[in-house]
Amino acid sequence: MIAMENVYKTYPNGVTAINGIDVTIDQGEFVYIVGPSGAGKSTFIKLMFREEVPTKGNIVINNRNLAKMKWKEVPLLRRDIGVVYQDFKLLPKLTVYENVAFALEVIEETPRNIRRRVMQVLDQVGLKNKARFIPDELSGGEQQRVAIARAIVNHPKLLIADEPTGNLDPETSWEIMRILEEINASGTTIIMATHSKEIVNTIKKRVIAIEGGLIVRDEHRGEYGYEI
Ligand SMILES: Nc1ncnc2c1ncn2[C@@H]1O[C@H](COP(=O)(O)OP(=O)(O)OP(=O)(O)O)[C@@H](O)[C@H]1O
Repeated sequence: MIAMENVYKTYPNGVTAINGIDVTIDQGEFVYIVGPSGAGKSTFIKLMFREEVPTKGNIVINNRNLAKMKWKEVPLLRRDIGVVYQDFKLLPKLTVYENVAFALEVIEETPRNIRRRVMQVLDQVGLKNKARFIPDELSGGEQQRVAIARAIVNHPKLLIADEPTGNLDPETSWEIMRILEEINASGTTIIMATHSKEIVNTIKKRVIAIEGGLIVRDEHRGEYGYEI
């Protein structure tokens, strides 16, 4: 469960990106975060994996209060959270296999378990036959599938996606959505910031709209609600 209570975020330059947010998200939900450019969506998302620290308020994720967390506790929090970005952020010199295995190597899994689990997630995203490729040899959609495999390899309870289809063509975007829906069906909470009206209005989920750092709409099976 995720609970935000009276959360504010003001950046060092004085810009207040989050302006008093209260929200709860239950385990297993699929939530779209929508809103105009500069509304605070990325900041909202970054607060959830302690990429940013709130200026005020509490953020409790799986019984840990992120507002009070020490820096040395952050790696443990992040083991439970997978993150996927618009620009994939794969390590360019490592193979697909190595990019995904990396997350398990840092938590000192046995080589046998690493191999089994990496091949399992690559199979899940349909890329078992490209394990030895490097990111440059893959299409955008394939790179995003590697990034998703990397994000879920640790069995996180929460998967955060910041515009995961932003760099992809429509057909590839639907493929990515099918994979995210499958991951959600196995119990993982998904929080996805998006500018895709098509996706939000077709694959109906909870929609939280943010404007000016505030939640202005929160609907189950909601609509995108903006023209672009
Ligand atoms: N690191 C930062 N330092 C200072 N200001 C920032 C920083 N990151 C974001 N902002 C500002 O905070 C506000 C919210 O930005 P944010 O990136 O959260 O919006 P967004 O809704 O994700 O926008 P977009 O849809 O364009 O990605 C904007 O005014 C932005 O300029």
